[in-house]
Amino acid sequence: MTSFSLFQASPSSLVYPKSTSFNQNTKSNHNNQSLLFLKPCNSLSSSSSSFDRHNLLCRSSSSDDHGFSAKYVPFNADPTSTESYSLDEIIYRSSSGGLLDVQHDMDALKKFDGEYWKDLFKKRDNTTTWPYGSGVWGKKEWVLPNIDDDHIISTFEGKSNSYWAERFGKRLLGMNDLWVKQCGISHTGSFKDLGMTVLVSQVNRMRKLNHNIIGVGCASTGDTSAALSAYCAAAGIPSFVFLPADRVSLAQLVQPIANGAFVLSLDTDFDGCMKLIREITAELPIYLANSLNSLRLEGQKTAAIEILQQFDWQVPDWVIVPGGNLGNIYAFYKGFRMCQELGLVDRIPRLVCAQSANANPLYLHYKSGYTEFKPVMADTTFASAIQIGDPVSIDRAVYALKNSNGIVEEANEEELMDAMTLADLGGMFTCPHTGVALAALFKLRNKGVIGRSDRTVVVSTAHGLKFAQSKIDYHSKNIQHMSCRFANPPMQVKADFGSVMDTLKKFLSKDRPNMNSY
Ligand SMILES: Cc1ncc(COP(=O)(O)O)c(C=O)c1O
Ligand SMILES: N[C@@H](CCOP(=O)(O)O)C(=O)O
Repeated sequence: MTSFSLFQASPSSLVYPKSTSFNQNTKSNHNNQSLLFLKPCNSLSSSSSSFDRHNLLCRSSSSDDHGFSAKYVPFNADPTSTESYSLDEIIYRSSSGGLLDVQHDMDALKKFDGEYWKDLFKKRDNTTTWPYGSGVWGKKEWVLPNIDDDHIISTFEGKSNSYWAERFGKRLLGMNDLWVKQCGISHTGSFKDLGMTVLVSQVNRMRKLNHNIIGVGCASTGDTSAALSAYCAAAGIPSFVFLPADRVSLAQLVQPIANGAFVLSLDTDFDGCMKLIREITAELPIYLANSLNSLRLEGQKTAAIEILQQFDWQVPDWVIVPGGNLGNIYAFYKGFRMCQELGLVDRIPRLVCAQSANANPLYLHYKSGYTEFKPVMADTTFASAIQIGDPVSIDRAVYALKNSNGIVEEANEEELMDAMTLADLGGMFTCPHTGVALAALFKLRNKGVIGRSDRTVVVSTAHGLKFAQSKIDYHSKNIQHMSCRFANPPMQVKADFGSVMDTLKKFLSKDRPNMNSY
């Protein structure tokens, strides 16, 4: 981080006036109430037959009319527990110090059948009505049912493509049903936008309710900080970002700087930053934005719902997610399970959490049969955003894996960089974390765990452009102890016709290790 020094603004200069001009996807578009909520016909026990799909545009009502609600409860609590907290409270831990979870009133949601929800989500897919065109807020009743639309801070995030990796899958893995969910093709270039819209919207609401919140803070390996600072800047809320010095990419570092966050570059690793932000947020009225805060996962879970929607509600066999702080693997589990509970699908996929071998506490825990969890000191990895040794959501991850018949796999540096490069050579532009997930897929295919016709979704978590330096290093064969066997370095050629012709003829006459060979 030392090579990039910029003047840093003081926190007081970070509050911007709220934007007043909106495009067509705006909050001013309130007259079109049709997509707010759709009443079932006659009774609340709507069956698909009693639901008039032709009349979607004529009827509406609000979430509150239906008694939808959500609250914090202790994560995986004993069924007899009555402990719960309002989402308007500032609380990150249960009374016993455990994790929290957002619990929805499932009985209220169940008054509407699976077909009803499918229709509603589909109807909202292409709307410009604020905020329902967002992939997250299109599922508002399942996310934050009681927030005012006017309090929502959204970039119309979500709805990322599920890319059919046809050539990559067929040629390299013998698979014909391999998909990459492109969560990194997003406002700030990672899946964190999905959770951050929820968290920052709730903070916006709480500030309007006069809670004493002077800003929002996070520890980050580079993606949470980018999302937090962007959504806070959009809302006019100060953001505070703790980054491990020299451990995030330049592209990630510049994101919160550009968005006006107060950036602290700390001489420690992510786990050290996480410890500090927890201590600081306990002392100062700065709201904690890491996934320890279960609000974030409510947004992130919508990626799972989207996957099902994109397959016309056919359930994939496998979903592979790279894991670091381990909130996301649980968010996927939660999204899938909610779809099952509410009758949209009849089963959930098996989950795979993929870790870098240099930062693999969950993998070791899995290998030990989930006996006592031991944090590790995470080593440097090209998958720098998951260089995490003491994940805050370890309990959530174990729960998700146990309840989805899940697996944990790991990938070393060469495996993850080769996998990332091969995916790129097949037309993608993946980040190293997606490389970890793809390398896990290679291993599970080789072991015969994942079958050739299993429908498999690899979750791509960040945009490859954030990690361009790792690709440059690889293609320049500039990485110690790595053969970089799929490198495709540019040729230096004299700028005259003869030299260019000679070079091309030579290239065309030999077996060449470029993408067409793989
Ligand atoms: C690009 C990227 N991929 C994967 C992850 C892992 O997500 P989680 O921390 O929720 O396990 C992170 C952050 O940790 C990330 O930034
Ligand atoms: N990769 C993350 C690490 C922190 O994860 P979080 O989901 O708990 O915020 C990052 O980009 O900071």
